[in-house]
Amino acid sequence: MRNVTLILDDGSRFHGKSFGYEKPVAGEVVFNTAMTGYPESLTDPSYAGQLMTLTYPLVGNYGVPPFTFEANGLPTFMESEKIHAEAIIVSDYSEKYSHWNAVESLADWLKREQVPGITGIDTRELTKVLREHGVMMGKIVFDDEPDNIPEAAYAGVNYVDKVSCKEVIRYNEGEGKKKVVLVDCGVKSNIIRCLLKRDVEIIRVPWNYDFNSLQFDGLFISNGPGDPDTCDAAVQNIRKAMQNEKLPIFGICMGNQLLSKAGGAKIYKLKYGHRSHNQPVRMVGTERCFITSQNHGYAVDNNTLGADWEPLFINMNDGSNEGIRHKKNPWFSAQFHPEAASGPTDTEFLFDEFVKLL
Ligand SMILES: NC(=O)CC[C@H](N)C(=O)O
Repeated sequence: MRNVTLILDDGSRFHGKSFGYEKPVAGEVVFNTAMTGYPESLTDPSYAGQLMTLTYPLVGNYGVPPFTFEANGLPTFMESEKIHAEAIIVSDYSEKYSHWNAVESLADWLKREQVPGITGIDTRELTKVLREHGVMMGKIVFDDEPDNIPEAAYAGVNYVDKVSCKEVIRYNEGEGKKKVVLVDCGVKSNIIRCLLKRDVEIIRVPWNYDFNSLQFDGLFISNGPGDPDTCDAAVQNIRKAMQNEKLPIFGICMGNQLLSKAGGAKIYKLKYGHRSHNQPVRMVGTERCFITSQNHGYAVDNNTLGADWEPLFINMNDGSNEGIRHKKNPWFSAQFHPEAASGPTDTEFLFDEFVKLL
């Protein structure tokens, strides 16, 4: 195992060992406090451009499931067709794995997909640094090589364009009861599975595709990586769709941010984001609290929601926006992940709410 150093933009250094693919890499260093779910998180397109730190210390002990695909083209166990995170940073990589569904080790998977993984890092200390300072750019360099890796950029880069589908993909064609246009900003497979389970036909379109001339019953806006302010083409198309006040619209994560922007609201960057399985959100106007799975670095500014909109969910830790709804029209969205994968499934009912509106 070669020695590596993680260098943060503020000069902090963390020394560890490489267990994945051996290449230097740079990106935004973020932390995720979930105890499980590395196959789902690594393949979540929303992690593009990021070095994913896991605070749970023991990682790799349940291996990696097979990368098989269903007849409709969706991966059976993963959230997309490949790893999207730039690297994974762990405290104690477990070389041995055991799980009924595992076919290989995390190290072998990372090597095959050419993604670095580093172990021996005090990820709790690293997380304290990120919590104090806020997320930072950083790089992983090999101690026996010159450090000549170019700086990476994150803010202002359109990562959605890198991960969105390039052409229209149809699911359940001619079979579902209702048709949903899904704007693919980097959609997780389980969102598509959750919709297909509810008997809808899906027309999955690239993030900047003008879908308004298609025939459909509802609009869904997906999760996706990076800065929502780089996705104006999607916002314009959503605005056009909103001319039909009866059209049901539902968005998740990036979808919450883009729907908010289409409604005139502003987005800001959180200090260190929400990435975990245990984020409590309260449904506004009720005493109901849900434990949710989250992965986002930006948030909607509640104070900028137009008069026709209101917050739908509020984060109980920091009071930030976790969803919006329109006061009259069937338009709503969640900042968290009702499809889970991984994490708690308590809010999957939001898909039922959307499908009922179609
Ligand atoms: N998972 C997502 O859709 C994340 C949305 C956006 N990229 C953010 O970090 O806030």
